Amino acid sequence: MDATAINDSGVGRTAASITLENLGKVYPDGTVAVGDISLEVRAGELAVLIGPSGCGKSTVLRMLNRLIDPSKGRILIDGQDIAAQDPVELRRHIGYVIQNVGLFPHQTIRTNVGTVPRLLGWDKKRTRARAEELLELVGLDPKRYGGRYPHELSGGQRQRVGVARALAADPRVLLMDEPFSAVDPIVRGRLQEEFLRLQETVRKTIVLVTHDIDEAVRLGDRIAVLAEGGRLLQYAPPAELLSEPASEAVSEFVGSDRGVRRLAVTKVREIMRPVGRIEEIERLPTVDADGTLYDALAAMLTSDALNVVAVEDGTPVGTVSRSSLFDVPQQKKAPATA
Ligand SMILES: Nc1ncnc2c1ncn2[C@@H]1O[C@H](COP(=O)(O)OP(=O)(O)OP(=O)(O)O)[C@@H](O)[C@H]1O
Repeated sequence: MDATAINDSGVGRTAASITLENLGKVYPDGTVAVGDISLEVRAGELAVLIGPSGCGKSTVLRMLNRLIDPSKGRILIDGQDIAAQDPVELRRHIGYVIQNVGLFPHQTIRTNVGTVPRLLGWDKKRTRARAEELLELVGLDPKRYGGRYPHELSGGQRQRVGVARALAADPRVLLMDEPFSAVDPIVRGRLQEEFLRLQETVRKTIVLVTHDIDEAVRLGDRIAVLAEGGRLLQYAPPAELLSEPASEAVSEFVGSDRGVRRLAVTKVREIMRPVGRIEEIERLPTVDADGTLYDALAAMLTSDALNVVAVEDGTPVGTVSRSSLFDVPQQKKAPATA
């Protein structure tokens, strides 16, 4: 995936800033989905919307492409109020990636990716060339996959086609609603990595909705934490959110989830300390150094120990204390260059 692969119509030069000004949405039945949100997403940045189910994340996203209109406030894209723009025209310049992708089942992958360019009236040759370029950009060989149908691809591959389709017409903005949630955790991790690399290349302005704090921390330049009633609790870069949560509510939301997730995804060897700090290691329970922190905790709980010895081929290579299982490391992330 190199930059020369994206020479059609200047991908990467068209990111737009997004401004929400006192944005609110009350549905006709009186449900306050979004309270009063003001925030700015700088051009080329990825902003994550996160919060519990029903806190208004998807409603914000749907207001951004005018699938629904706000009850109050404004949305500006590159300083222009989108309320004054034709919704259909607007949507053609906003990529939209949703859970389960929503590919057209009876169209080939190549045709799916070319959907928006076709709508924009590009000729056949240019549309096809663009579709192939995009498939390559997301790591799918167009010769191998271009002629297939969606059901002939894996879930992860379909997800990449969804991203390719959303990027095909070089949108100013990319909206992503739980884009990686339909695939298993290992594929999700790989897609997230690939997506970060892709974003380095195309530098779109992206608003991504997720309920997964690990995903938010991994992908976001900034994270907006929402609460019930569409209230914005904090909008900050990941490291700041983790180290300086603005309120108890944010701290709970970010902290509890992180702590638990970390146990399942972190290997013992990543946090173990050198052997030697603890006496009588032969009396302590052991765990494989490549096991997870969950395994370590289970070993400690079973033998009522405060420490566990990590072993590799039967040889002690480190120790882990029960309290260190719950130390949440601060995640640092390089600041985005717009
Ligand atoms: N058309 C509608 N009419 C009435 N209420 C609605 C409508 N659409 C959504 N809501 C309500 O608005 C609130 C916000 O919904 P929204 O889908 O934006 O939340 P969300 O944060 O994306 O949730 P989830 O994480 O579960 O997808 C919820 O209480 C929901 O029930």
